[in-house]
Amino acid sequence: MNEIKKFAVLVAGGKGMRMGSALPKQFLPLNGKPVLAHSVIAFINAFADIQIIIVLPADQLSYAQMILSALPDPIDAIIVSGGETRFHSVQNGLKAVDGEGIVFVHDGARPMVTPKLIKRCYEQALIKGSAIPAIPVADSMRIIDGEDSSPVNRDHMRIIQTPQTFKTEVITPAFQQPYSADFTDEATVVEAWGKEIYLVDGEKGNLKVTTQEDMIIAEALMTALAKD
Ligand SMILES: Nc1ccn([C@@H]2O[C@H](COP(=O)(O)OP(=O)(O)OP(=O)(O)O)[C@@H](O)[C@H]2O)c(=O)n1
Ligand SMILES: C[C@](O)(CO)[C@H](O)COP(=O)(O)O
Repeated sequence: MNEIKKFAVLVAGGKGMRMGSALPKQFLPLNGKPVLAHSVIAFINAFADIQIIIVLPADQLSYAQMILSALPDPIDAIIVSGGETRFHSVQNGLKAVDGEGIVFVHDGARPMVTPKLIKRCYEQALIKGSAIPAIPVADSMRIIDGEDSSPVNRDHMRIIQTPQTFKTEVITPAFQQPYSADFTDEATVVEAWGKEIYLVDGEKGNLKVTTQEDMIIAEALMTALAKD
């Protein structure tokens, strides 16, 4: 029997300014369901016993009902208010983590996450303490310095995704640090706390919906994958 507790902190407390829609992107319909509902379903499909913690904008907590009613079955989710930045939203979500186990922190704006990736992150985090999904870079890269630019070796670069996955003993103390503008994700917070982080293979399809163009790509990908 697997008794390790699992917690998914789905951060959806942002305003979605780059999407430019009146309704924040995490609530927009994507293939018939709100963007955020797709992630919740992926985590439940990965682990039936997972505790879902949903972080929403403080003034939009009532939208939780919209998300929960889009799920195939009722679940006992914990709903938490977001903060000023993604870091503060994660911090609020972590306060709802009750006990020791494995914590996934996932962007509510990454609806294409798969149970396969979630399980891969889980298995590695159990062994190494963390699993940060990363994918290789397919394009040439240059570093910009004012008007100048110079090439960088893309073999040394990775694109970082979520769910960033940790043992509670690794992530909980790290998020008690004061906020720094250098914290772009959980990996940077844990490293600033002095702990090593470990990458794991991500998935190219696990895109972050940031602009309207991303919504079109996500919709097309989901439709194509559903046909297979
Ligand atoms: N204060 C914040 C800011 C962001 N997020 C969440 O963090 C994820 C990644 O952030 P991003 O894509 O930048 O979302 P927004 O901040 O909403 O977008 P924008 O920067 O365009 O306003 C999203 O699921 C977003 O809802 C959050 O929970 N709390
Ligand atoms: C956490 C993240 O998705 C990893 O790529 C990314 O850093 C979020 O960036 P954003 O500017 O807050 O969307």
